[in-house]
Amino acid sequence: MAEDLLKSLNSAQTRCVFQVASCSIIRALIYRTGVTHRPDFPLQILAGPGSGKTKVLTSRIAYMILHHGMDPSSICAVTFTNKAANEMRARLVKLIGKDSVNKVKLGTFHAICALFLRKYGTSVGLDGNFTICDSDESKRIVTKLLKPYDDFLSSKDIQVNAATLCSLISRAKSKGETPEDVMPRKESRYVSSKAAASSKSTNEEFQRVFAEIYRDYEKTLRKSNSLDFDDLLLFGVRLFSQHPRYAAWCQHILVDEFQDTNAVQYKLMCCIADASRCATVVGDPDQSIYGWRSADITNLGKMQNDFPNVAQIMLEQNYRSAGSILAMSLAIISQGELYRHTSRIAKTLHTDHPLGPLPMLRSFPTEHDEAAFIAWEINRMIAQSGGMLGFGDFAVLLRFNAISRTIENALRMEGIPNRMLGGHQFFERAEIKDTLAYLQLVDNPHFEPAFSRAINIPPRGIGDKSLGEILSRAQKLGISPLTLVERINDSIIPDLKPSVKRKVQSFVNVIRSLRSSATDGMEPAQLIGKLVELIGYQEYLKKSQPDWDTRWENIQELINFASDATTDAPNAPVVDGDEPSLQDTPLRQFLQASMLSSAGDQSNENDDEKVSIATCHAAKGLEWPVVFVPAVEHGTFPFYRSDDIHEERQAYHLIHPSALTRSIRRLLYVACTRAQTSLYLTHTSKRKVAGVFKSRDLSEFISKIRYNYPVRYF
Ligand SMILES: Nc1ncnc2c1ncn2[C@@H]1O[C@H](COP(=O)(O)OP(=O)(O)OP(=O)(O)O)[C@@H](O)[C@H]1O
Repeated sequence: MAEDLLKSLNSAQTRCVFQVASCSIIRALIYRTGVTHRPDFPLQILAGPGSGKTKVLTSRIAYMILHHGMDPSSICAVTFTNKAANEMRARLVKLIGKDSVNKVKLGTFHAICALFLRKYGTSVGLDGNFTICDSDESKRIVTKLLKPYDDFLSSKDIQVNAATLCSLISRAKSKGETPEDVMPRKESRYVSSKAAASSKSTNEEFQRVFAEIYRDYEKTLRKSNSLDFDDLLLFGVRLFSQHPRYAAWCQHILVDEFQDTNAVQYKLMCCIADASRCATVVGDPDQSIYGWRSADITNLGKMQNDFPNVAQIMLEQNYRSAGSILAMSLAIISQGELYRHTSRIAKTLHTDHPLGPLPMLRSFPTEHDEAAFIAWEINRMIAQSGGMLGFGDFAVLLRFNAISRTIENALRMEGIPNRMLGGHQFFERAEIKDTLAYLQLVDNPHFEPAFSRAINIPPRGIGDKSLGEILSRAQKLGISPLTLVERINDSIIPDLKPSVKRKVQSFVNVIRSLRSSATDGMEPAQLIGKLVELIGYQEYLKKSQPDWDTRWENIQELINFASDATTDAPNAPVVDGDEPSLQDTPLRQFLQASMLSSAGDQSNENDDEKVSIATCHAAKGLEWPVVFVPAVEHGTFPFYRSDDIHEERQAYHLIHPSALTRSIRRLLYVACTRAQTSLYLTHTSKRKVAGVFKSRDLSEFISKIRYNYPVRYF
């Protein structure tokens, strides 16, 4: 067997595994060490941008299987997004074949937890048919819970919205803090506004409200038999730590983008690696940009304590960018002060690519001039490239979404096709959520957010008031709202006033018909077809939505997704002596795949022919020949004003300003290192903020280095 494996290593696969592009033997050896380091020892690979991290990871997995004869089902590979998991899967198929790849536990931390919790969740008090509650649904729940506090909060001059509370809850969960833990005792640590910061007692009032909402949010989730994204990780940790036999299959865990793992994810990695103590992590501390999601850059140091004999290697060859882009990016990242907990790991970057055109830094009077220049320059470069460049080769990377409006306008005026990456995601679209809500209810009758959404779509005359009465009556009776309306429909429970019986009849019939089809084994794709027909969804869209045809196409796309999701689903191993708590149904697999589908997972045809506009966060892991980074100014890079309303920035307020500055410096570094051949940084001397023009200075990240490094300045 081992010989066979070695033989196959001598084939074309060997070349892939050991392929090194650099002519330098030393670099080749370092790369090779990353791949061939003994699989029974832990390893940290610190790799700069564009150094081929995915390639090293996939090659290492292939090497473990082909050379060391490891069982593919004993390997766990964790990626940051589903898109990255699919990319890794596709590359691995070429190296080790589809059958082996299907055995590898490959996916995001969330997907891996969901896989095991479905089967063995009862061991940690879960019902296996839980529904995954996405961030939009979490926000709806919190919005409802926040309402009763409105008067109290405004009387204390505390301004807080559901999005901020969701961020706070998520932060607390990612640190393992329960509602009781965040109840105020002595000194409050949670600050919501300037007014709150100025008064300790107001602070405590706010924290109490936060703790109560957090507690009620948890209750709502449990009652709805649902888990939010943070719960998936927390229950995963509980499952693997309390019942190590569920992780005993794991001989080696490999984690990509390790710099962006948070404390719970790190714990999860440790639990899964508990039996073998073998983990390979790949990451770049300089690209850690998710501090606001509680990513913990100190995990690298923790791993050195927790995994004895961990080796560390650095990949410093950059295969992506021209020399001058790398030089400038390095200058940005290495000028900074020391990191709070550890000093920056001295890591350099080099490339065999030529120096290329110098990065360009341009200043404009206003953002309109800046946007017009970007549009003009894109057209100019395409015209001059003689067909070498297309719109898809350009990206405009923004510090935050609000800047995009002016840029989009300018591109539109020049007739430049563009797309917003990570904007309104496919699974966040109303028509998709409507459809999923019905199917979620069929799978889990307790899931209240789905009930609240589906009951009046298409309109059945059940407004907010009637819905409120249904929900509160169901709560009093201790049953789900769906059960309540079914019983009212069947005259088991008396009707409400004004009567809802007639109004809910068609709804109950639809749910029952879908339920019976699902029980008979109807595939999700057919279930969706049946649903939209039963509720006359196309007619409803035609009547209510001007862009009904696009929305209807999205439903067709969902049907396509449904047919793929069920055939590709991986499986959790059967643990000896343990009966899985619940068999996965195709419907459940499909719903799970939909809920865990993350930003950038879906792409449309023709996307390659459009200029990409993206936040720097959404650009992580991507690359383009030409990159523009506008608004490189103080007030954007870095940014820490308190009067902005963007959710992400609100979350940033919870972080210490110097940590924030470092995090945003890394963000600019990530943006610059997305460029392959040309990089443009632009800034304006005035920018409109909340309707008022404010003067702007060049970002300190650039002003400090611009005379020492090669930059074209106009
Ligand atoms: N060994 C190699 N030889 C030649 N090109 C390579 C090699 N490895 C990777 N590349 C190319 O370099 C580019 C960067 O690779 P990749 O995106 O995997 O890097 P990365 O380490 O994930 O970068 P980042 O962290 O910045 O997202 C890609 O275009 C890839 O095809």
